[in-house]
Amino acid sequence: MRIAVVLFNLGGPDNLETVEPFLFNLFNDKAIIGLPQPLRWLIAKLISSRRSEEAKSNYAKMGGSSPLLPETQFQADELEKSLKATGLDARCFISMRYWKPFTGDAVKAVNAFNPEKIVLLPLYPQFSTTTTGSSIQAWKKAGGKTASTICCYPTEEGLINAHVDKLVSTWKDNGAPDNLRVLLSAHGLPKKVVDGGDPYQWQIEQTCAAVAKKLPSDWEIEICYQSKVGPLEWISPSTDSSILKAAADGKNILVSPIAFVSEHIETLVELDDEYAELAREHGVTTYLRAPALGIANEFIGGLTNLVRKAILEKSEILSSDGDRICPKNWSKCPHSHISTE
Ligand SMILES: C=CC1=C(C)c2cc3[nH]c(cc4nc(cc5[nH]c(cc1n2)c(C)c5CCC(=O)O)C(CCC(=O)O)=C4C)c(C)c3C=C
Ligand SMILES: [Fe+2]
Ligand SMILES: [Fe+2]
Repeated sequence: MRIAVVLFNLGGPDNLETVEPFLFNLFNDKAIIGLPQPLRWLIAKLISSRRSEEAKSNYAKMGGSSPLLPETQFQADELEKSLKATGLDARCFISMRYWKPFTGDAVKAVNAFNPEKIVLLPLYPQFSTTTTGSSIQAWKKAGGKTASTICCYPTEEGLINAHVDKLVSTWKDNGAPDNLRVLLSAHGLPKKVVDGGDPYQWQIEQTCAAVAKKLPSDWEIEICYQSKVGPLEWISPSTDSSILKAAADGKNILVSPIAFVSEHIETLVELDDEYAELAREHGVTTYLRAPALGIANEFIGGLTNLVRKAILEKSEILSSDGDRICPKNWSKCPHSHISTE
């Protein structure tokens, strides 16, 4: 059976000229800014133009482009190899939400491959309407064929083990400092998105609890949220406030990206430059950062198991733990409300 696995990710600009149109696509998404058109278009034009200079200088620090596509391509290649090793005739495709290759490009490439089964696999372990939900909608809108959709895998064993491995090896490789506080840092969300039934924060907490259970018991562990944009209230605590608190408490810091599975602007610039400097300025002796999962064996193994499960399952939308993993009150779960519109 020919299988197409479509990896969903956010996408990022491929040169400095494409920073502004990339930002425009992001802010013109109804899942990000819920205003009707043409108001959303106007606001997106305004914010992308206002934000582009600062964003450009951050992308310039990474050599002028986002590493998200090459990083995602490595993951696609490894996953394809791993699926083939289990005897599956599988091909991996990349579908980016806000830059190339766009969802429409992925739909065309998948149609040309003419698979008997399609699996949609978000490279976001925790479901949010702003990320996976938006990508699923874009797939449908671009005419993508019916598929088995993996909504989320916040406690998938390979994912958790890969995080634990990255954290422990980063700590050991840097002299195993004591008096440690681990900051598990996730991308934030406006509070009103979570209050509206988005299960993202609940699932982040599930991931962090599963990781924490496998870490040395004397490590202090805290969840925090980074990358706030705009004037709305976002979920808290913010990563910068957690760094300041750790500094005031005289702690060494080990920070780990917990919602991103590859390196990009928010790990390489925000965690490695901005927050490292903040920690230094406030007297933190040791500030360490665990790498994103990338092509870690355990992680790719976890994705392989998820795809295999999705091929066997009959239900359209599934998570790593069956067809319902969130408490009922998370009304925006895709597996309880298949249409997230
Ligand atoms: C878990 C993943 C992500 C969530 C949830 C998410 C929500 C979200 N993001 C913005 C605004 C921006 N995000 C930007 C970059 C960006 N975001 C994610 C992931 C999530 N976003 C990734 C992987 C990236 C990196 C892309 C790259 O090129 O490396 C940006 C652009 C960068 C910047 O200007 O700071 C913006 C803007 C909102 C508003 C939001 C929820 C409502
Ligand atoms: Fe984002
Ligand atoms: Fe759910």
